[in-house]
Amino acid sequence: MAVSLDGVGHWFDGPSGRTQTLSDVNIQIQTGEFFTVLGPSGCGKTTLLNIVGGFIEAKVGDVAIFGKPVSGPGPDRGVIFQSYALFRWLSVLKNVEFALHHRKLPKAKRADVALQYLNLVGLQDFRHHYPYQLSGGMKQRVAIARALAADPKILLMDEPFAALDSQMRELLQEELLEIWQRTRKTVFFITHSVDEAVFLSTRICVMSANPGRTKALLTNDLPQPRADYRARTTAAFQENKERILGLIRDEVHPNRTWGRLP
Ligand SMILES: Nc1ncnc2c1ncn2[C@@H]1O[C@H](COP(=O)(O)OP(=O)(O)OP(=O)(O)O)[C@@H](O)[C@H]1O
Repeated sequence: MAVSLDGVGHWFDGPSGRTQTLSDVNIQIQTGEFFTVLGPSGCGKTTLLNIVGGFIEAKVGDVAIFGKPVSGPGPDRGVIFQSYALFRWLSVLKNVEFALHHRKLPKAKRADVALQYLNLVGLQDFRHHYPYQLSGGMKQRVAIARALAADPKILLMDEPFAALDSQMRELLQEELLEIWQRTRKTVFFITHSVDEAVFLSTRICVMSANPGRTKALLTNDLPQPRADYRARTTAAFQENKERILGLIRDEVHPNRTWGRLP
């Protein structure tokens, strides 16, 4: 079992009281799955990813990675954030090389290996550029190359494409699927986009809001490989999307009384 969350609960204590973010979250992710957590804004998705990443601790429940309780971040988990988080003072190549530090590679080999990962995301010709010289999509590709270069067993991705325009987002989704198909890393992916979840995932956890709970766990049975835009236009894609939209809508607008004209 790559990731195991058992009865996980979490809250923040602040000056205005306690905010319960997660309650009784139960998720088991097998090695090699592309697992997506989907839920409305504020339901605790990022908090959950931070718990799996070891950046914050669950207040109750058990969190284990490959059977071992999580006690902090580790090289078995690579994280990709929405905001790219590149080192702006390092070139593209050096950003990726940085991830190789903990791998026992001779120094002379690091540039070669980093270049191979840049090749994987199509950025080998930009290796001497600095982050400020790249578009948002290119920066996110560097972040993906850097995370993969560390060779983690699990990729944790927190809305990595949310800041990109829709065409770039779809392109990177396709690239990510191809990379996943080649490397078979376990992916723990966070999004609020139903389209993104259905296109990418093998399984989807729909979260309820306030506090976030595991509302439904769904197998996404769209045929593989599907790293092609035509996969988005099939009847099966629409059916899976509709099923999830129904579940999500109940969460976002359960008893909506606001937003209606008098
Ligand atoms: N450091 C913090 N202190 C207090 N409350 C926090 C803190 N971080 C997050 N929260 C609260 O916890 C709840 C869950 O936040 P979280 O960022 O995990 O949700 P999310 O589902 O990722 O949201 P979004 O999709 O909008 O990014 C929110 O109500 C948020 O206001």
